[in-house]
Amino acid sequence: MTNQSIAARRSPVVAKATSQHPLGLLFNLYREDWGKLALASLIYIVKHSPVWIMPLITADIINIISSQGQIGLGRLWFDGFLLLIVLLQNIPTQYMYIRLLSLAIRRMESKLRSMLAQQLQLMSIGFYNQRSSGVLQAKVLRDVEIIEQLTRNVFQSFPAALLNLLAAIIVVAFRSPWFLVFFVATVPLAAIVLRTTRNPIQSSNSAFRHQVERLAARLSEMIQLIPITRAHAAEEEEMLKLDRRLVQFQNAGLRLDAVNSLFGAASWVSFNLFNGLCLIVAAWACYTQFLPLAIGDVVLMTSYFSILTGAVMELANLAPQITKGLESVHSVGEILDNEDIEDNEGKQRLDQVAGRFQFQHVHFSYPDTQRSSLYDLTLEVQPGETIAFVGPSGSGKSTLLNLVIGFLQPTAGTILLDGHDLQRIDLRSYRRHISVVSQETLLFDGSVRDNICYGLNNVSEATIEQALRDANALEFVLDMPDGLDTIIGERGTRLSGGQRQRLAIARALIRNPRVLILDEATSALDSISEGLIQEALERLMQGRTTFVVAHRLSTVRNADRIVVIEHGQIIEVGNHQSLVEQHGAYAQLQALQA
Ligand SMILES: Nc1ncnc2c1ncn2[C@@H]1O[C@H](COP(=O)(O)OP(=O)(O)OP(=O)(O)O)[C@@H](O)[C@H]1O
Repeated sequence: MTNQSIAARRSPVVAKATSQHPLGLLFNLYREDWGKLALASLIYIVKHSPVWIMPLITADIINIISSQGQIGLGRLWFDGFLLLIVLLQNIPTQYMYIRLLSLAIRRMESKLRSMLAQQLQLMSIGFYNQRSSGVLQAKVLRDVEIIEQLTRNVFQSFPAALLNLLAAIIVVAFRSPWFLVFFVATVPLAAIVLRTTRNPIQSSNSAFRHQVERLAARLSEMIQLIPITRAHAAEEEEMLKLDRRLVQFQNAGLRLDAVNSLFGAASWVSFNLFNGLCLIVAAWACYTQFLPLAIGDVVLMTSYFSILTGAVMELANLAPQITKGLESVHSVGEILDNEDIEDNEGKQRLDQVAGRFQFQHVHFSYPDTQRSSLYDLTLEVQPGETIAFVGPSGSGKSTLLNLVIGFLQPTAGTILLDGHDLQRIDLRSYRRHISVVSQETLLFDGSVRDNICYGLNNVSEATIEQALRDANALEFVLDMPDGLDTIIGERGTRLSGGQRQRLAIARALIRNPRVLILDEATSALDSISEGLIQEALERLMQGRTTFVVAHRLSTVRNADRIVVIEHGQIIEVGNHQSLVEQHGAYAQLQALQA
């Protein structure tokens, strides 16, 4: 797939912002705010003027003192007044400068995070299977923050350094052009320092960023595993794993700090040696009158030379920060430029779904695996039919459900929905007609009402209550302190497993789906809870095409057809009675559970 076609499918913001080069992405991010940034730079020139005007005033005052009365005191009062104006203007200009810069930078920050979130919504489910949420969070939070810092540093240091450089060169060119030789010689020196340190700085930044992501992944896994860790008293092992990761993180940080400090020291010593040399030469030239220099001019020359070397050093010091910032731009580019997105744009939208499925010689293999997880699967499912998939662990049942939802695409063969190839339709329009009730019910930190009406607008009170009633959930919801408005805590932690599943059933019911996916919906519950859920599910399944995966055969007994899968292939199809009479694989599974 070409980059162009992917960019075309993305939203205009993402499509315009992504670029092959990180600088292109940065440029696009500030597209709307270049005016603010330019104005901020102009204001900066005024704000920063004391730095290069003060040496002029100081030199003038020294020359007034050493002129032995030739220059009148009026000039001293004038210098004092100038100093006052030059310093006071810094208060309003500093405020305006920071305000303009902040407006542009904060807007870029929000825009970039929103673009990343938008792109994450488009990524395929396969993308998420390969990445930890911790890594993605690190990109959206840490990397965007580093890009923000990069801009701040560049816009604070760059105009200052450039301005100082120009002011120093112009003043020295007028006062004592000979000294320009010194000034020009600092450029190759800066180039040598930058060149020798560029590669180590780049590679240690990249290594450090990868360590940050790996640490974020480890931390998010550790936090998710805490209930299991505690139940198995495995805290020590978990801490050992984290400590190992922390040692790697620390080593990468130490390497980065070492490279940065070597670079800083090398540039500081080189430029200060140059400063000293300039002072000695200026003093010698004045002492011997080799050049017509007054004492004030020696002070001026050396002040300007240190301003100049300071500016060159500032520019050189920006290099590691730019490298770090560009590494983060590259990191977010890994999401923005990722081609593994779900491809819906321009495809046929479905307004109605009857729920007829035809699996035609469907094969599926996961990326980077040799073995097929599903092999030459052919099956026809009628609207309203309930199909149960049973089979040993790893036989391919969940893979099949993921193909039905459109999370995965067959590697060969076709799945037709009401005669349309699933690969050619806009999956978002199809999924409006699906509900999924899975073993792990996903609830979020909000009210019961918010969780049930997720993705729907303007649902009436009566509809919500009916859905809860049909899901056998109304009674316990009304018993909660705020009824439908009770906040159920992150991931529904304040509810029992059975209650969570009944809310998930209510959520499915309210959507009135044509296609229902039930994945192990009744496992791990006591018999009363299971009975309530089974009853709710039967109501839910009525008149809808339903795909059920369950290890407990009791829950699939009532299915219209049971499909037995082994090693990714269909080996038996029939209803419960006929399969038991066949004395095949299903009958054996049945006997094992009896
Ligand atoms: N993300 C993945 N990457 C590679 N292989 C996978 C992936 N997910 C599943 N598999 C493999 O595909 C095969 C089918 O897995 P699947 O999860 O569909 O089985 P299942 O019948 O649902 O198993 P269970 O009943 O244990 O949930 C297995 O061999 C499994 O190892």
